[in-house]
Order: sequence, then C-alpha cells, then structure tokens
Amino acid sequence: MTVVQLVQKIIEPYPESAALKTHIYAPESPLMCLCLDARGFLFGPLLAQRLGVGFVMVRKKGKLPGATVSVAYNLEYGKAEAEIQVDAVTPGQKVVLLDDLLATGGTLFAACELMKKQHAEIQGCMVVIELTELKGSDRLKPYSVFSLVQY
Ligand SMILES: O=P(O)(O)OC[C@H]1O[C@H](OP(=O)(O)OP(=O)(O)O)[C@H](O)[C@@H]1O
Ligand SMILES: Nc1ncnc2[nH]cnc12
Repeated sequence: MTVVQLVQKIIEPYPESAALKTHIYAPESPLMCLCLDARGFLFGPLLAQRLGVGFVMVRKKGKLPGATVSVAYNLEYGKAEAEIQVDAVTPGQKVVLLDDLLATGGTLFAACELMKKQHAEIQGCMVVIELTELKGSDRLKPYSVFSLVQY
C-alpha cells in the first residue's frame, strides 16, 4: 500500500466512524490535532482539515521559534526531545495525537507528557501502523490508541 493510499484510508472513512467518534470527535467542543515530527506531518494536516479542526506540530528540539516546552524521551534506537510552543494549546484544550507509527510508544508518550504539562485534555492517539510486539499501547495507558494496521 502506498502512502497516498494510506492517507486516503485515514481521512476517508473515519470522520463518520464509530471509532473516531468514540475516541476523539467531540463536535460540541473544539479539538486540536497534534502531530509528531516528522512522519506524523504526512497524515495530521489532512485529518485536521477533514475534521475542520486545528493542527499543532510537536517538533524535535531546536526547530520551533519563541518560548517552548520540551520533554526528553527514548526511541528504539536512541534518544530525542519533543517540543511545542508554550501557547500551542490552552489549558483544557481537547487534543488527539497523531503519528505514522507506534513502536515502543516512547514518542507518543513524550507528546502526552507535553500535553499534560500544558493541561490539555488528551482524547486519544491515532497511528497508521502499530507494531504490536513492542507493546506501545500498554505504555500509553490510560490513553486509547486507534491504529489502522497492526503487525
Ligand atoms: O513508538 P516509538 O518507539 O517512539 O517509535 C515511533 C516513532 O519513531 C519514528 O519517528 P522517528 O523518531 O524515527 O522520526 P521521523 O518521523 O523524523 O522519521 C516514527 O515516525 C514515530 O514517531
Ligand atoms: N521499528 C520501526 N520501524 C520503522 N520505523 C521506526 N521508528 C521507530 N521504530 C521503528
């Protein structure tokens, strides 16, 4: 399956699906789509546009201007630091976190930590691919993870 086909898959069926409604879609309150550097940017803006909600970038450290808040984390193969601008989300803001892949969960866990620091309300996480053997969804509990493909 190509990336374009995956994008189609992620944006076409889900705005109307029970899964999306249960996990993230709350029409009565604004929602932000929080997307992870870098491959999350392939999917996040499309989903945000489809849902008619805002889009926030979580970037690797040192990329964003102005005041930022950051969290260090471990990947399967090293260390990194995730960062957002301090005013990217407001306290109480509902957010859904989106990335291409869930492996160990370290990256999404760090993004959740950033959201907790900013007192945002995490609605859940969405990924295109979940590598189930690495048990990333356990790492992210109590937050839910919705994945399109698992292997
Ligand atoms: O669940 P984890 O073990 O944290 O791994 C998943 C993360 O790893 C990859 O990103 P990577 O840091 O390689 O960066 P990239 O998107 O810039 O390629 C992938 O895009 C996820 O963000
Ligand atoms: N196992 C994996 N495969 C592909 N991309 C990754 N990024 C982090 N872990 C990965």
